[in-house]
Amino acid sequence: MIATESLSKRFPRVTALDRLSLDIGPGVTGLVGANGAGKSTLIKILLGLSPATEGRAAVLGLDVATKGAEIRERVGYMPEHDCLPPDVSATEFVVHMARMSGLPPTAARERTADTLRHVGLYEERYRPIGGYSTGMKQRVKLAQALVHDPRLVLLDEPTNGLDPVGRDEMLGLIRRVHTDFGISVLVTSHLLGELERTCDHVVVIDGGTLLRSSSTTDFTQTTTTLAVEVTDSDTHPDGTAALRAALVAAGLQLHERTEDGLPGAGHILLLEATGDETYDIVRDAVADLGIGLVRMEQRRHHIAEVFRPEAARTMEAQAT
Ligand SMILES: Nc1ncnc2c1ncn2[C@@H]1O[C@H](COP(=O)(O)OP(=O)(O)OP(=O)(O)O)[C@@H](O)[C@H]1O
Repeated sequence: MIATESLSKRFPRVTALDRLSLDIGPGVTGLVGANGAGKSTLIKILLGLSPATEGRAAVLGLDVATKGAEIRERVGYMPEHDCLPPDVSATEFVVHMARMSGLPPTAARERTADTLRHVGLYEERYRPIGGYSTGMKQRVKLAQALVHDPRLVLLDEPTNGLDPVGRDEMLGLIRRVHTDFGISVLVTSHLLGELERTCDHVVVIDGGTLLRSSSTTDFTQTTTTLAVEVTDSDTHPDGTAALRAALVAAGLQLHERTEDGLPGAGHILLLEATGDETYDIVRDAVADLGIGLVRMEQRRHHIAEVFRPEAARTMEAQAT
């Protein structure tokens, strides 16, 4: 779908992309990086809207340097920033965008109705966009990217400005763009967790260079670390401490560090599983203490681990 070869973009004071080579296939691909990592710059080059300083890129086999118009006919684009006209309705705007993409008037109206329904805009689609919530505006931006039935959509930070529920809804919609219509998706975000849940493949960039590109399952393979959370009881007012002592006595290797459990609950113990018997030891220890087992799960790697520690910290800070 997308291939870049040693792609660079240098501005007078900053190198936004630095010899980036990528090969992105069909499906839902996440492009993740902190603010300023070069995500929007890459998208603009892929659409043929901004020339690269060096290197090459092709989208759907079309060279971005010479075939920008053909690429934009076949690719939908959802820009990051608010760019919607406030005085027209979603229907008027999306019909206009469909006409600009070359659809005849009747087809443009039909596709607009279908697409707005798909993104979850119903009666409100006849009201001026100026009165919409951020979530509704994001849906209009997504609809205009889909209305001409592209083969690929490039979505720049589609969950920006949304609350957690709005984010989940938008991520669900993005997943369905692929499952329901077979349209491939490149979606950018600075929130790692979002892409872990939504994408088949994740590309991580930092300072305009590629840190890693692999399938989400490769990123999030299970580890040998077990996370165990228990309740307290009258006999054991600190259930976590009691379990730690029991597991150490049973010869298990526990991490010094604990994690916070559910609000109001205790901490989560982390320990190294050496085999299936580790699970039995934990189960028996919990039963002997007479406390409740809230969870026992194998930990997975997180995409954040591929970042340098300081980059990961910046991203975590941006995420909160
Ligand atoms: N037109 C421009 N002129 C000069 N510098 C630019 C220009 N556009 C982007 N940059 C710089 O290039 C770098 C990459 O910017 P880019 O917008 O691609 O990052 P991003 O990963 O999309 O982050 P964000 O989510 O904040 O937009 C940044 O340092 C930015 O300041």
